[in-house]
Amino acid sequence: MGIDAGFDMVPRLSKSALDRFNWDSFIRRVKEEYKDDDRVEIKPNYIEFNVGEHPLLPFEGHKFLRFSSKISGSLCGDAQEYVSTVSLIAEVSFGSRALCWSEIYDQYGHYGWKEVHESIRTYEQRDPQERPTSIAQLITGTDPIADMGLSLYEIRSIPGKGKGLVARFNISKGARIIVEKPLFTITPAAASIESNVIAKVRALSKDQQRQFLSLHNNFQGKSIFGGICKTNALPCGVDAIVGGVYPTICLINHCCVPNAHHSWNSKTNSETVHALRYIQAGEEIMIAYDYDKASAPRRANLKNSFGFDCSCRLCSLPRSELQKSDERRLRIKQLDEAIGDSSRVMNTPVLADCQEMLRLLDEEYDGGSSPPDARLYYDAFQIAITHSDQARASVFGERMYKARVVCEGEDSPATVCAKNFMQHPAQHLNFGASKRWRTTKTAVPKGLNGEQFEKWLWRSQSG
Ligand SMILES: C[S@@+](CC[C@H](N)C(=O)[O-])C[C@H]1O[C@@H](n2cnc3c(N)ncnc32)[C@H](O)[C@@H]1O
Repeated sequence: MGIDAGFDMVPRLSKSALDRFNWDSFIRRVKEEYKDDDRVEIKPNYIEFNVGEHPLLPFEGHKFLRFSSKISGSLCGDAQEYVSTVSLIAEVSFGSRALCWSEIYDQYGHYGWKEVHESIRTYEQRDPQERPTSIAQLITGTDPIADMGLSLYEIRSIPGKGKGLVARFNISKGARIIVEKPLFTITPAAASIESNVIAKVRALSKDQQRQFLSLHNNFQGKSIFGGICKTNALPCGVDAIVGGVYPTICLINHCCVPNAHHSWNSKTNSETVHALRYIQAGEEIMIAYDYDKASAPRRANLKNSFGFDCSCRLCSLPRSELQKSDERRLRIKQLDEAIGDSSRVMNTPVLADCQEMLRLLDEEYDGGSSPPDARLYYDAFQIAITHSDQARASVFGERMYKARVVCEGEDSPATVCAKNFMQHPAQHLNFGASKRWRTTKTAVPKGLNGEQFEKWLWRSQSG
């Protein structure tokens, strides 16, 4: 208990040059104010005030939501003085955007404590350097390319691969690159009978027929229409039998470490493609036709199902490097199977397997591992909620939701479902199957640094 006071940044700062400039000026003023005060410590990524609850100011302003401390009680010392001075400097620097509040006057911060603590944990590690997607975005933080609805790609000829899609602008992680309805959908069994495909094509407009016939065919022979389907159809959802044929999405080439992800949105009956990481203007946009196998079975499947020998940057690595990737993918597969074993979830639940798998995915997919990350966070969520641990389940739910937003967008049914689990973990069917780790949703610990928080989250100490 005690009285809290401080200020929130509302709305939070963006990564734009203007916001960065203002935040850097604010940090300089704070440093100047406390340059002779040994209770104010300059750490590599933030300023720490060794008073009250040790409030922090990060050097990356877009991460910041709140500066506050308890200002009453025996342990607070003169925290109030520090909180008021820093809040005043913030008001001078940012005007009403720095929203000052004090519980003494029945005023409360704008943000919830959970998101505040989540933001504080990100201070520990600097973000990787991301280049802005345009000059305007650098200056204003908004994205005029997206706002004006300009196409993010162009169709170009790619050496050794036929046509492909290339980024016209820098594309940020999570951006929706394209959304498209299928020309038609068909099962592989139906597509193997030429007359079935011809009937589907006849039902299209003349323009659409031209689009279909201009698609690549890697299976030359008598069944031209079926060959085009086999070369191009993408499954309408994970494990779906039905595939869709698209005029533009079917021009996207494959890479075993893709920079984009395609997914079927069953609500809008369309296929979307999102950037899995920052994509530089001029870079080819590539998805994975086949995801997680080791190189030999993966290449065999690409040859058999799509009719080509993959020449992506992973498959072109020297043998020894490729072997490391194979070992990682094999271990990922083993862990995936172990994590999915329901008797193990009940009797010997081990979140450490999930944590190891996350680390391997990150190494293997170059930071573009959102689709498997989302599935893995769902596994971790299920382990936690099966044992009634609502606190950890809500954090895993939040991470699953964020990974889904990156690879499928806010409007995907899977993202909406993830958001619901994040907000209401106890609504999951498995909730309460065991009471072994019982916690409430509000038991997410506060005030831990990034490393301490991860240890708590993955139960690294208690096993
Ligand atoms: C769905 S189409 C992609 C668009 C195609 N490049 C075109 O010109 O229409 C699939 C075909 O593109 C080529 N392709 C895609 N990814 C490739 C890769 N990584 N290496 C070599 N060829 C690739 C293969 O011929 C494959 O059968």
